[in-house]
Amino acid sequence: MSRLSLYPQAADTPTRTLTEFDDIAEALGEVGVRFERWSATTPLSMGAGQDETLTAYRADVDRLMAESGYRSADVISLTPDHPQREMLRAKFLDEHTHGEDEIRFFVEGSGLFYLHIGEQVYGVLCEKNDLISVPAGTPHWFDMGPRPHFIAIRLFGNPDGWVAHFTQNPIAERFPRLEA
Ligand SMILES: CSCCC(=O)/C(O)=C/O
Ligand SMILES: [Fe+2]
Ligand code: NI
Repeated sequence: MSRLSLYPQAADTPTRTLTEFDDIAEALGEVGVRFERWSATTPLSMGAGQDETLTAYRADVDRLMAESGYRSADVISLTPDHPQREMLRAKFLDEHTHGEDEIRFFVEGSGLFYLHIGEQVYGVLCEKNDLISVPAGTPHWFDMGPRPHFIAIRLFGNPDGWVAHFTQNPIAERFPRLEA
């Protein structure tokens, strides 16, 4: 189940946790974060890669591109035994920003975003069917857990694809991580 936990930036214990989709979407919408429930019903093989996933979700990708103006899409697909899972987890766990909105559509599995907005930290557990768009310039990090399982479609306007600006703020170290 998708979940939003709200933390004061100085604390690692949430003051509020929301599990109803409408409540999550409303709370995130108030700070400019788009959170939608799409329909990821096309069966994919375990660890499906870019071609299989983009072919299966072509219509959704085309719709997203048309509305966002973004020009490219890729797929991040992690299985619990992925040989580079530790390196990839560490990379996304450092607080960073992007120069463009971060649009992600989870078509399998789950992962935990933390968004650092003003004095608050929003922990968003995204599940299959969830679409999230984090506004450009928003400091955030992402935890895939020690045994990741997710497939997410990523959209980019930047021709270089994923470009991150690390903030050097160690804030992420204080927040709960996925254990499994
Ligand atoms: C679910 S995609 C996670 C990796 C990524 O692209 C990113 O920018 C995390 O912040
Ligand atoms: Fe990011
Ligand atoms: Ni699965």
